Amino acid sequence: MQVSSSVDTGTAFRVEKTSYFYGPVMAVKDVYMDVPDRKITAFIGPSGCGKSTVLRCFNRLNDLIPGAHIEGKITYHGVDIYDPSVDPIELRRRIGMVFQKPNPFPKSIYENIAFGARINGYKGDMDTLVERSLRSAALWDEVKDKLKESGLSLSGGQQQRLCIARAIAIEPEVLLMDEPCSALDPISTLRVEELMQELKQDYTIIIVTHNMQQASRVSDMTAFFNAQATEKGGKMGYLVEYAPTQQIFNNPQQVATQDYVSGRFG
Ligand SMILES: Nc1ncnc2c1ncn2[C@@H]1O[C@H](COP(=O)(O)OP(=O)(O)OP(=O)(O)O)[C@@H](O)[C@H]1O
Repeated sequence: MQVSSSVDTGTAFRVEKTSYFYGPVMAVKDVYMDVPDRKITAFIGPSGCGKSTVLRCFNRLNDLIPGAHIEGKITYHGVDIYDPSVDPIELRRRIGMVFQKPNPFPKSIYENIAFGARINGYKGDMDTLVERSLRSAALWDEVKDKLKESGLSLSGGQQQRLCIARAIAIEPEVLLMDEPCSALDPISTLRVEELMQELKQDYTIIIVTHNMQQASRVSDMTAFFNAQATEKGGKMGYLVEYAPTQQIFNNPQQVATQDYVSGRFG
């Protein structure tokens, strides 16, 4: 994928008039947004408003769902990521993902990092990569003496940091995080939030979260999505307001945003 030099490097993704359909059902309508490079962007909103759907559009993970399709345009540093010339597997290598439930491989801590890197053709020194990735994910000190133990032997919070280390080991440019702390206790959540603050120096991060305090603590930009009832009795998501996080929480321009962030609905 070529990166156009004429594009403002401050923008990682540009989303234009993008809608997403599961079969004939439009799940999200007409999203426009510019996601900044090396910042944290949070997606908030009530259940079913399409936050995860939009998130998965950024690395084309939705491509794997039969009958689903996208309309509109998403560019990454000026390149249309849905252009036929873009290889979705290479795109997903550059745009990594961390899921809600920590999902380490049933392999050793070491292999959790080394496995994906090897598959992606990493030729450097594996011990160095494993250590560097675990350090970046703020896990090294806790696991350095038991790298041969199973990744599944770690606590939930450690497992999630292992998954972040695994994602980082492939040297992506972007980390998509779909409710990465919802299965974690408050202390592990804070560790992951601190980690995100460190990682944003090197990575563009987009996080879906149900936790508004988390969005206000960690993110630079916040997108508030909502859903409206459709004539057929379903729901259709849309982007209500997208602005710097301070503004969304302290001075939102839309009544619905104000109601949501003040806990009046959702
Ligand atoms: N694989 C799928 N097949 C069909 N419909 C889907 C699929 N995934 C999501 N949907 C529908 O798309 C809509 C948006 O779902 P999505 O998971 O993106 O919302 P969300 O805001 O992330 O919700 P939550 O906060 O509950 O995770 C919902 O109506 C959901 O039922």
